[in-house]
Amino acid sequence: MFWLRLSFDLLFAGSLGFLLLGRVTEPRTLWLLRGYLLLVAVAWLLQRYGDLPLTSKLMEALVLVCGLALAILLQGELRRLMELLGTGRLDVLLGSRQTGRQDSSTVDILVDTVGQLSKRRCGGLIVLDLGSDLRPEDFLNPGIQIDALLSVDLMLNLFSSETPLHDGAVLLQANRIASAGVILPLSRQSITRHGTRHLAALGLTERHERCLCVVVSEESGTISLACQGKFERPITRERLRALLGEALQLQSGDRRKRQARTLSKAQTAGDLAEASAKNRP
Ligand SMILES: Nc1ncnc2c1ncn2[C@@H]1O[C@H](COP(=O)(O)OP(=O)(O)OP(=O)(O)O)[C@@H](O)[C@H]1O
Repeated sequence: MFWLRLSFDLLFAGSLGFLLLGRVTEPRTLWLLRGYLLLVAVAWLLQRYGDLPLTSKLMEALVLVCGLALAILLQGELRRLMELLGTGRLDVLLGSRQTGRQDSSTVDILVDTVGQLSKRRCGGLIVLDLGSDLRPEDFLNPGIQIDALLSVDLMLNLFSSETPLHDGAVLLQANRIASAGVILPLSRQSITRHGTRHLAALGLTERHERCLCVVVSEESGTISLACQGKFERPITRERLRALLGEALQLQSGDRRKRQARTLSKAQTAGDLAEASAKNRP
């Protein structure tokens, strides 16, 4: 009976660990979690089988302190996990739900739109849903539903300052303009470094790893791409096309790991310097 219970215990704990680690895409977070799970396992073994009360107590304290540190470091991810549990979105937790797929025509239209917005110094914020679990309640205001075929003219019209929907973001899902005037949750990253349009792009991509945000600054015409709460900016149209093309390819196969790799590669000083030189008006 004891062995049966122990096997079940190990099986359930292993599955939980596998589920948790399988959902993490960022390498550093993965290392942190692996290290923490290893500590927990050692502490459990010591407590259960090692007759070493003082060492066990020390390990217990270490696990507690590391748990607190992790909770502080991963507060965004933990918040998202609790939101998903609270709203019953278990399919998302298991990684099965995928809507909003895009194809390469979306990239062409998007790059064209962004190029024109940048030239005209017209501010813009575009959310590209690559198959996430976005729901209206994920936004501060879901805006106005449009559900129209994606086109450059319509996009330029939506961002034109004379139109009522120009404030907020345009949401693209499944090659269509899903809605406009969407107000995104803001990031808590430094407000002194970014204005609210840029903070909104960071805020959404911090919470939804399968969303990208393209921002055009009204002030400078600069193009930025936000992914997983990080910016690559300033970038040229060509760079944007390459990054979006890569992101679309990642929709099939092992998307998330390669996406993180692409964007981290893109953050090399050389790339940024080259992009900023080309993008300078
Ligand atoms: N939470 C939000 N969600 C979507 N759009 C937002 C949000 N907050 C602000 N915006 C958009 O950003 C505009 C204000 O941009 P602001 O100048 O504050 O930011 P910025 O990042 O400095 O952008 P820019 O470089 O274009 O000036 C608003 O008019 C609105 O259209």
